[in-house]
Amino acid sequence: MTDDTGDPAAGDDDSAVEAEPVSDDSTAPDDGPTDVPLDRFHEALEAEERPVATASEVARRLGTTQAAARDALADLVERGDVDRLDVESDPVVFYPSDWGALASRERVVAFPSRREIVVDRPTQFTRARLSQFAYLVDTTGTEPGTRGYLYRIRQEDVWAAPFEDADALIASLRAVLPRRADHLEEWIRDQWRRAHRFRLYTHEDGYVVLEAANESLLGNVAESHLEDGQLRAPISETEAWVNEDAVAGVKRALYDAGYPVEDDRDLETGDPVAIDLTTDLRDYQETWVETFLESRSGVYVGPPGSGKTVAAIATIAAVGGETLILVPSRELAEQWREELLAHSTVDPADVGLYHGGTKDVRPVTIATYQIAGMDRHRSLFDSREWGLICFDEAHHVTAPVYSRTAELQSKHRLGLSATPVRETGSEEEIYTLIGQPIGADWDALFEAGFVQEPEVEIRYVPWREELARNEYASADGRERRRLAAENPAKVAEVRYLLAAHRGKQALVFVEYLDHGEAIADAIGAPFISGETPHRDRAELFRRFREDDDDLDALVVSRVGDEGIDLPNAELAVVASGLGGSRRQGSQRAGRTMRPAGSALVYVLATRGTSEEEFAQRQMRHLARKGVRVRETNVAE
Ligand SMILES: Nc1ncnc2c1ncn2[C@@H]1O[C@H](COP(=O)(O)OP(=O)(O)OP(=O)(O)O)[C@@H](O)[C@H]1O
Repeated sequence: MTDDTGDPAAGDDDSAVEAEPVSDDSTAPDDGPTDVPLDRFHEALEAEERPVATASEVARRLGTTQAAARDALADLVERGDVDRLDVESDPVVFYPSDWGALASRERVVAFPSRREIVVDRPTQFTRARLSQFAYLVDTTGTEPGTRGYLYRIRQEDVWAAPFEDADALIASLRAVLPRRADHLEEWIRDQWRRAHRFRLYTHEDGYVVLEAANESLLGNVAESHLEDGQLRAPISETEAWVNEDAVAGVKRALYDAGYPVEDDRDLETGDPVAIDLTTDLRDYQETWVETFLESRSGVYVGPPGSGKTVAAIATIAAVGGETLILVPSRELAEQWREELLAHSTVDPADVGLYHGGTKDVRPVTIATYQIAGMDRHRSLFDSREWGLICFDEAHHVTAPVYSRTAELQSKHRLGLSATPVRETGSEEEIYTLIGQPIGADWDALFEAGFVQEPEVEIRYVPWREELARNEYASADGRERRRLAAENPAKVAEVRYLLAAHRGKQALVFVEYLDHGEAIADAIGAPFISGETPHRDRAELFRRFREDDDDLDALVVSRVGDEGIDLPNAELAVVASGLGGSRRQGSQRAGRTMRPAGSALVYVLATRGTSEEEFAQRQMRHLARKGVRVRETNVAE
């Protein structure tokens, strides 16, 4: 799969700063060193951009005579570090005995004026560093170890960078870049300054104060961007008393003006609730929780299955106050309850569910966004002293819930999302109303084996029936899209794939009901759609999860898409539904991104239709995350 952002290295930006191919060429050619360290030989190869080099190439790159290079190479060969290859009629070439060493060397190229950094074969250390102050735009290349990574530093990345001060951030930047980039450093310092110009804190008399770094900021910036009534009265030249109801509005307005506000208010912890974690956190989960506790708000961003729910339970235990958890569906509410009981000591009697089926408010209450957004259920928010509000699948927060969240600024706020905040389209709301993203590098999670990296294959399915093909050709618009989605040849393809992976737990996703029924009939599996009663859905998901039950395939319409925890799914076939968003694409793949079992995702697209492009676009999103994507043409 190819990328679509282009390769900046091929661009015409003459401001590129690149690592010197060969470090020491300060001396004119002389007899040179006969003792060439292996590193220098690697550098020569890199400069040649070839895996092998002749003695004269090495001499040129090292600035020595050919004779000296030949001697040095002979030494390296003797030591076993380098091998030589005699090719008839060609000069002898040399290559490192340890090819792996060559493949793992990273190269960093910076484009300071674009604030972009490209890294070839980055080490985990470099990636971890970069992920603190830059965001990964794209990865190119499909084989691990040969990937190029494109990072960009945006203002919000600097604002949210987890450093004590700008110097620490700059030190980290310098550790990654091959050379100083003064202009970029200056820009970063400026952004850092902006993010530390305004602060909210709680006055000892209990009210909220907005503090500006100087008098003119409070006068010019705050007053020109804030609405009447948001500030009650000045209390000094640099401080003003903030109307309690206007906290969210003030944060949002200043964020929009380019001045994110530091929020140091005392937050409510709520009435205490006895809950301890019983599962050991992984290192990265511990970091998430610590970062959250420092800022008392934030959004855990990690791939499906990376342990966000467990980290959230740890957070609930750490805050120790009554908690309201908001989720997108009833199924997820039930699942949350089970996870809470599985990973903590919470008393089952302290956990309540609040949704269309039951309305039970307890010290830890799990409610759906739908109910929480309804006016007549407003009381949910103030019926108890909540200390923490947790927003699961935070990209799903609805407008009415957001407006209520604005009123909940005095509580700890935690969001969970598998979709990077920047792609949700509600970045400002999430940032200002919930908190800043607290993230992990996806690749690092895959590499550490915490999340199984799925293998994705797009299969282009032909039309096998003349009738269907003709119907498609004469249709238009939505109808055309539906016909491509329902290509009858896909039914046989699903059957073939399931037979090819007999014994694996399989999920088949569909968009249209008729199509779902046809596939369910063909493979003899139940079909879960919006029409399936909640009780039956829950029962089928439970049976699918049970090891000893014989239910090993489910056909699922859109309802099955979000966050349903089916850890044992080993195979996913996306039979239709390609018109959806990228998010949907990654969520479907995510259903199989689980720690256990091999993970395979097949995406079916009817050949010669717009489905081809949809499939490619959706999967490109995953490819950017470093997931391998293959393409196959199914025979006519
Ligand atoms: N620290 C841990 N130790 C052992 N198992 C863990 C740990 N953290 C998570 N898990 C297990 O990994 C699986 C996925 O975890 P979890 O449900 O928290 O992920 P998630 O990121 O919330 O997923 P989703 O985005 O799909 O909701 C679960 O089966 C969970 O029990």
